[in-house]
Amino acid sequence: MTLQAIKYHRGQLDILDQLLLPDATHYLEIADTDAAWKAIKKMQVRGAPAIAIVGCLSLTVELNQKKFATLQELKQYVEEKLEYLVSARPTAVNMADASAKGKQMVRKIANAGELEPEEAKLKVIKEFEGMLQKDIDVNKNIGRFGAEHILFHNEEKPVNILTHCNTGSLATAGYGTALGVIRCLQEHKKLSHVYCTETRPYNQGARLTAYELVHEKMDASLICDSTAAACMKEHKVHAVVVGADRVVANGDTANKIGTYQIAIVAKHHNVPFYVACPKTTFDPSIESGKDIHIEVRPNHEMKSVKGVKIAPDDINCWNPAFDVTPASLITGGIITEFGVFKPEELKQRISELDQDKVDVFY
Ligand SMILES: CSC[C@H]1O[C@H](OP(=O)(O)O)[C@H](O)[C@@H]1O
Repeated sequence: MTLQAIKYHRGQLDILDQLLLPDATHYLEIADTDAAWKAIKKMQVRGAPAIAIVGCLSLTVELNQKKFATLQELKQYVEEKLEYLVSARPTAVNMADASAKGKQMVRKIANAGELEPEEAKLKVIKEFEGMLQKDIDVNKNIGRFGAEHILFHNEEKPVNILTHCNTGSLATAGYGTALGVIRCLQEHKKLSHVYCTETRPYNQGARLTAYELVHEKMDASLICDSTAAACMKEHKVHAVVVGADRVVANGDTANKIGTYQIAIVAKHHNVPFYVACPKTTFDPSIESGKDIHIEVRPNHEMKSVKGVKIAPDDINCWNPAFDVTPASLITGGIITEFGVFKPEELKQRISELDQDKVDVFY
């Protein structure tokens, strides 16, 4: 059984408190959107898709307990709460994407005027609940397309993969994006070894990815972020696969800090560099990576690890949570649930998708 970041049934939402991993497994009840906002801000739950899912499900918990006199009252409440949830963390686009689609959905229901408020509320709740299974289905397609592409372009099998940060079951509703590609390779006995970076300063790789890999008995080595170059020099790395927080129109990609330098090293060593993400991480409204808002996290998150000080109090820090990898360094391609695309073709290929088949909401 893979690890579950999110546990939900109607009226009840619990998240695995990822700040306590790997030492303790503790589920935290999320009773409303305020609790979700705080948990997302503190990174008790993190990962672009998981943030959107927890945000929206926290709203369903709230809606489940409320009565609305009119459809317009329901619409206004949903719109306001979705906008509030987007403000928790700025770089990952998935919550903003879910907010835009959720507002479109509730407006359509309210403007149709065909349902009583309670019926409309239930319809909205069900739409948000659909995100859980949809995310898992999407991730399995990402895994399959990514694994196929990597194997097609590699004579040698099984393959060694390097990954950064955490993009697995702890960053999504399950299976994962980049880690979903790794899971798919493992399922088909085509994975030899995983190198996962510790991913300072929050240590998603050491605390979360290593935890997932050990949990599923995959052959893996944890490396320091500073070891990525030596790893590609000294060991055969067939591909680098990372996640994404926001892919923009020209294919530039914001992802966990440290991704950019790994992409540079991969280019130097002729190792194909892949980004794996769902369509909901694509933001065509931003032309290039220079316009992506990069979240800067508090200094104290750099200066201590689980309460143990590793730097003097008075040292200044610069602690961006993400960096931007230019499309030119994404040499393997962008792996989506619809296939693997060159960064420069992504916008066009996504726009060509039969929108009837791509759910309006999720
Ligand atoms: C599928 S998770 C995508 C993305 O989110 C992570 O950031 P954070 O841990 O700060 O939420 C990381 O950048 C992953 O690649």
